[in-house]
Amino acid sequence: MTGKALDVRTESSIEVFDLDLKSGKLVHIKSISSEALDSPNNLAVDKDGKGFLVINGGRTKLGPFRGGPFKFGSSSISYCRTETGICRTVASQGFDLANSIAMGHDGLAYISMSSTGTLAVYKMAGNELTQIDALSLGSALDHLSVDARGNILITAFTDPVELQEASTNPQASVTAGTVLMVQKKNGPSKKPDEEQYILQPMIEDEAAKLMSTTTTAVHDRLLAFIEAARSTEGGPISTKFSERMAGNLQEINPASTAVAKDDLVIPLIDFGPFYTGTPSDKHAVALSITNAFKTSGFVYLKDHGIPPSVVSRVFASSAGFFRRPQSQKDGLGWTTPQSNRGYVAIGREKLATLEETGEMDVLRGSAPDIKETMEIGREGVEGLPNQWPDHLDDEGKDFKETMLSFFGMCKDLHKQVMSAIALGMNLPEHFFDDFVNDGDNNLRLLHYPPVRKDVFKQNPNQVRAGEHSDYGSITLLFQDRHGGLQVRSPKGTFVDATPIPDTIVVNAGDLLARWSNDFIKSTRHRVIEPPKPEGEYQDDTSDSYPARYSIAYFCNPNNNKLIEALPGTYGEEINVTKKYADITAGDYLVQRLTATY
Ligand SMILES: O=C(O)CCC(=O)C(=O)O
Ligand SMILES: [Fe+2]
Repeated sequence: MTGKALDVRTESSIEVFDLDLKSGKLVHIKSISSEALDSPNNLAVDKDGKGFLVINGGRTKLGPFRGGPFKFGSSSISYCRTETGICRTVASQGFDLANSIAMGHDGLAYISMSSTGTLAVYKMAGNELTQIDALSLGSALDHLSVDARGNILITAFTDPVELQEASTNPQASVTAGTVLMVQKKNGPSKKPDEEQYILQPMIEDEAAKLMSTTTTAVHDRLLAFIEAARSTEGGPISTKFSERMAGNLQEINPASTAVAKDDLVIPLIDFGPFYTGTPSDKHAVALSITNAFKTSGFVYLKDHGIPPSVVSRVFASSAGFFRRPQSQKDGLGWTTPQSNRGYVAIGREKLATLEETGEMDVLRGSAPDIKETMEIGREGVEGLPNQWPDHLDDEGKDFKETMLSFFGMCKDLHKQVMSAIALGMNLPEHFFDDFVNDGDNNLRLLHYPPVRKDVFKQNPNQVRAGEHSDYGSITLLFQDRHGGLQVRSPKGTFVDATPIPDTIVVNAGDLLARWSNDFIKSTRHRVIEPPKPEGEYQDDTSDSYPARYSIAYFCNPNNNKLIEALPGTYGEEINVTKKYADITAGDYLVQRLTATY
């Protein structure tokens, strides 16, 4: 700012400034005044950056009715060109207290009407601005902003009486604010009779605790927060809301903390509301999961829909399988990475990180993973049969049945979690459905046999399962009560991911990280001996650690699907480039598995 009073006519001028990036100052360029400007109150700049649409406030900003209740004033819209300074009225009918205008990425103008709660959509055609759509949102609407994906954010007030009071006596009253997001549905799948817009409440604050009289909200999609600004007596206040908080601020908080150490935070998320809650509950769950995936890459899920009795049965069946004579298990042996099915004896697989895979043989010799596993793939794939023990005995038949049914339940849960991720990444809820419907997943039963404690003492590199990241989209991990799983923190330390009854640990895999252009993190983890139970000494007398069982369900996109960076994770708008070449899910996984065995 120049600091000098400008010679402008406040009632009907637009001041054009240039932001000088070097000095960080606004430099006044010119003043535009025109008959077509009448108490302008909000504007939106054109795509070419040189023209703009202005809402004319109809003189409510000045004179005796200034600041009064919203009874006066009709509005019109003008269009001005900055180069010429020429403005003309482009629409003058149908604006019921037009309050804010924003230019969408689709080139359409969005206008909020505060009195009727309408979001109107306009198109510039020739010299006229024509209304092409109107959405009735039901609340008094304030400012609009457009986020990087083209979604429209609207601050709104749900209680008109409160709002009226707040406008006449702002110091003494509060009025609950909300932030709504309007997403446009596009793409070829759009049916003509379908609603074209999706409305999602982003933040609700019915008690008016956090967002009283909030008037402006901007969405930083990249950093996943919404910034809301309000004006109060002491001046403007701006608050950042984590997207995690979106939804209903007071009533539901789907996340609590399961692990927090060395900057590693893993939330415990109640997935129930995703199935049964309101759209806003669902959205809140989606954002909690996606936020966790963007930071630690891990969550614990409770109320995930797979009954505890089913999980117990699968654990029992798994233990029964591993009790079989070695010769029986060897007869069902794992053969190739392409198949990735069958029994893997102790020492065969050595989990390792991407960088280490070249030295696999050296690693395997020094400290093989102390575990045996049974790998079960999608049933019924030609040429790739599962290695069932059903020909051996009844227990073998039961094992097959139990595992097949469990496989299906996990497949469904995969789809649900991917829907949550889609919502959380601002994609249509069913975006991933066609990517995961085949169920090219892998159910891995793990058995870590009892180990003498001195094995770990003598070899500091000894682990039950080496440090690694998972390969696919997500992993659903069921743990028994013996701990040992550790997740790598941003500080490089390993933090215990202690078992929590009736929860699943869900973590993102390398392919999902790649798919999300690394917005989602695939975090390394490992399994070591169980941690010392706090305050318990009885175990200390034993010279070995007890067996541990776990079940990992590795979810993958369909083998034949091409994995290319997800919409919204790259592009000029967010100034991020695509980091990885496209690859089919199947090729990626075989490549990774080949390096491991
Ligand atoms: O057994 C566990 O808890 C983890 C196993 C694991 O991370 C894996 O097999 O990828
Ligand atoms: Fe893993």
